[in-house]
Amino acid sequence: MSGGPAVNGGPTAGGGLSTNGGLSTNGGPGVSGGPTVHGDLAELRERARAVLDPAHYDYYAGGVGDEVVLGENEAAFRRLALLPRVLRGRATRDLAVDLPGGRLALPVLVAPTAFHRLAHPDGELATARAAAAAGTVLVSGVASTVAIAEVVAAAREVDAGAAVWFQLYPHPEHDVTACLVRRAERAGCTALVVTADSPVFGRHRRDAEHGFHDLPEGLAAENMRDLPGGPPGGTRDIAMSPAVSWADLDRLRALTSLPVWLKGVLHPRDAVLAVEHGAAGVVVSNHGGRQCDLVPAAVDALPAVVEAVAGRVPVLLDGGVRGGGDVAVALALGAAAVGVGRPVLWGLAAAGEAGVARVLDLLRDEFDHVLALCGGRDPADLTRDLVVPRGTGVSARCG
Ligand SMILES: Cc1cc2nc3c(=O)[nH]c(=O)nc-3n(C[C@H](O)[C@H](O)[C@H](O)COP(=O)(O)O)c2cc1C
Ligand SMILES: CCCCC(=O)C(=O)O
Repeated sequence: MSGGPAVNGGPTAGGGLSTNGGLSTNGGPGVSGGPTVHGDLAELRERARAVLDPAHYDYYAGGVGDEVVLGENEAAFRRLALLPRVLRGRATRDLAVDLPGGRLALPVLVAPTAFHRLAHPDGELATARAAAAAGTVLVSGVASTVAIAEVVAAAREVDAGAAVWFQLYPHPEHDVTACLVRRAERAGCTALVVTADSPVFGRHRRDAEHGFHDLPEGLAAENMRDLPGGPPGGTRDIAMSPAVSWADLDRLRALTSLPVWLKGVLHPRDAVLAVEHGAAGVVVSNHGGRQCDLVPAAVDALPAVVEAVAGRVPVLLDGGVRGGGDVAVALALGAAAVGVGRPVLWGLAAAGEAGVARVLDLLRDEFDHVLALCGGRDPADLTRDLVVPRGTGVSARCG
C-alpha cells in the first residue's frame, strides 16, 4: 500500500478546445509540487481501490447501516438543477471566500477524515501540503495519524499563511478536551471544529465484515498520545459520549479565543442554538452517511438551516460533493463553502500529495467553469433562485 505509480494518463480535466480563458481557471497559483496526476475523481477512486487493503478501502468508502444516506448524499445533488443567468459574467472570476479562521482561495475545504496513513505513508502531511498549496483549509481531525503540530508545520512549509483547523469530539473528561485544545492552539491552528453528530459511533457493516477495529501496528491516533489519564507515551481512546451537551460547547469556547465551528448540524433549531452558544459557524453534515442512516441528505437539510441562521454566521456543507457543479449548487443554496471527505482520501491513496492536489484542482477548475456558465463573477452571484428541482425548471422563489 503506497502511492504507487502515477495515475494513468487519462484526459486532463476540461480537455477540449482552447476557448477564451481555456483551461486555466481563475489565474490563481498552480496547485502543489510533485508529479502531475491525471484522471478524474472516479478514476482516482478506482486507483485507490486498487492500491488499498480492502478493509481500509471499505473503512473509507463505507457508511452506517444499509448505506442509504451514503447514497442519498450524492443522489440529492442529482435531483437539483441550475437555472443559469446570462450576459452578466466577466473574463476572470474571483473564487475566494473569507471565513472565521481563514481565507479560502476556492470555496472548498478538506473535511476532517481519520487515519490518513492508512491511505499513504505520508498521511496527513501530504494532505496538509496539498491543501496549503491550493490555498485552502485542511480541517485536521483529532483522529489523525500525524500529530497536529507536525500537520500544521507541513502546511506552513508550503505557505507560511496556511490555515489549518482542528476537529475534535468533546471528551467526557474535561481535562482531556482542554489538553487537546491547547495542543491545537500551540500548533498554530486558526479555528476549532467540534463534531456534534457522534454521541455514539455509527455501526459500519463493512468494518464488521472485515473485522477492522484497530489501526495496524505502527499507526496511532497521535493527538491522543500522552493525555491526562493515559499511560506515559501511550494513547487514549477517542471517546464519543451521548452525554455531551451544549454546556460542553460553552466550556470549550471558554477555553479558547479561536473561532469554534459546530459540525454535524441538520436540525434548524440546533443551528439557532449553535449561534446562541457563540459558534463561529455551523457545518451542515451527516458525517458522510456514517452516523445515522435515517437522516436527510446533507444538501436537502441545507436550506432550512441557512434560513434559520439568517446570515448571523456562515454555514458550510459537506457530504456527497463530487464535482464543481455540486459546489455551485451548495453555494446557491446558501453555503459559504463546502467540505470534501472521501475524494481527498482517494487522491491521497492514489498518488499522495499530488493526488490530493489533483482533487482540489479538479474541483476548483470545474467550479470556476460552472460559475462562468451561470454568469457569476464570484461566489456571491450564486443565489437561491438559481437552483430548481430537476424536472421542473422553475424555482418557487424565481422572479
Ligand atoms: C473515513 C472517514 C473518516 C471520517 N472521520 C471523521 C472524523 O474523525 N471527524 C469528523 O468530524 N468527521 C469525520 N468524517 C466525516 C467527514 O468530515 C465528512 O463529514 C464527510 O466525509 C463528508 O462526506 P463525503 O465523504 O461524501 O465528502 C469522516 C469521513 C470519512 C469518510
Ligand atoms: C474514532 C475515529 C472517528 C472517525 C470517524 O469519525 C469516522 O470514521 O467516521
